[in-house]
Amino acid sequence: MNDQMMNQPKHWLHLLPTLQTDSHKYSRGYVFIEGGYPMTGAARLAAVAAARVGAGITVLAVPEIAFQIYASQLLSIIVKPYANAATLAQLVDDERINAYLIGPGAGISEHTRSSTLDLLRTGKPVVIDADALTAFAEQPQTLADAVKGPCVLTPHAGEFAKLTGHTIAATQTLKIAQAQAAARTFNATLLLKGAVSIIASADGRILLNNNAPPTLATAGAGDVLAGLITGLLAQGMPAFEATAAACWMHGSAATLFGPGLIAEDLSPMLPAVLRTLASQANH
Ligand SMILES: NC(=O)C1=CN([C@@H]2O[C@H](COP(=O)(O)OP(=O)(O)OC[C@H]3O[C@@H](n4cnc5c(N)ncnc54)[C@H](OP(=O)(O)O)[C@@H]3O)[C@@H](O)[C@H]2O)[C@@H](O)CC1
Ligand SMILES: Nc1ncnc2c1ncn2[C@@H]1O[C@H](COP(=O)(O)OP(=O)(O)O)[C@@H](O)[C@H]1O
Repeated sequence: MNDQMMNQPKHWLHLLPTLQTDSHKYSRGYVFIEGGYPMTGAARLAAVAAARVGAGITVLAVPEIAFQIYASQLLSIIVKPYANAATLAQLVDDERINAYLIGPGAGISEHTRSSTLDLLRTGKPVVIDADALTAFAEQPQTLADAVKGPCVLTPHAGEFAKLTGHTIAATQTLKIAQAQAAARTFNATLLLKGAVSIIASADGRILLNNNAPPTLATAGAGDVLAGLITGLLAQGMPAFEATAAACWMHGSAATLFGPGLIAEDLSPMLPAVLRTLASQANH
């Protein structure tokens, strides 16, 4: 594979968020994540990752029934319960929010579908992951028609097949073509996750991420990655570069941790990853 296509810091280092001396939490980036029930771990993993990668404020909106579960194990993440679609809409409609994430642990349902469409209607950056992708398996065009602003879709091979109706091809060249076609169809950045992940933009750009160790094949690793992408989007990075940077940080964090990795271990490795990137940026 062409070396130029390999995801490396040179592709996005200059776009990483930088702190200003007068930064405040809202100016650093406000992430809004919809959490589901009963699978509550996934959105929590994503929220912590978004905060660790530098978002100044991360809010998790959760069904009232799940509030105590979420809130009892999160300190810096703000958990907001909602009772119904109207109260959720009020939480979504906060002009200070910079990027949204939906899908981890969301459940495949009409609620997930309509919530995803509501987020896309804002025109702000939206990351659509996991169940929020599968929820559109029977109606991908509805999703494609709804994309207005920057959008990142993050399927693994199974989710990609369900959403597009195409089983993943056997060769890397064909997989790249599939990812490129899907990015165009949905007018979004498409991250096809795997041992080598493919990052495709709607305008045809491609990067391949090959720094991920197989220890990442563990439940929740994708949820962390979705949180990283959202955190970088909230800080103003463009969708393609935010996705590439997040993939690289994710792989790097896993490599740094080494054997025995579970998804919770990734975010605590981020400060070291970010420190290394900051020193590269200063040279
Ligand atoms: N702690 C928590 O709360 C966690 C909650 N989580 C939440 O769980 C929900 C469901 O997530 P999910 O990933 O299990 O997806 P799902 O739609 O059931 O599809 C899986 C099927 O697809 C296929 N498949 C093919 N290729 C594949 C591949 N490369 N990687 C994976 N699968 C591949 C394979 O089928 P097969 O090919 O074997 O027939 C497989 O059976 C979602 O909300 C997520 O956020 C998790 O994140 C974990 C931590
Ligand atoms: N064999 C592997 N080698 C390297 N990275 C992998 C491997 N398997 C999975 N990954 C990475 O781990 C993450 C798994 O995400 P995903 O399948 O969405 O899991 P989950 O839904 O449990 O969070 C992706 O970033 C993927 O690229």
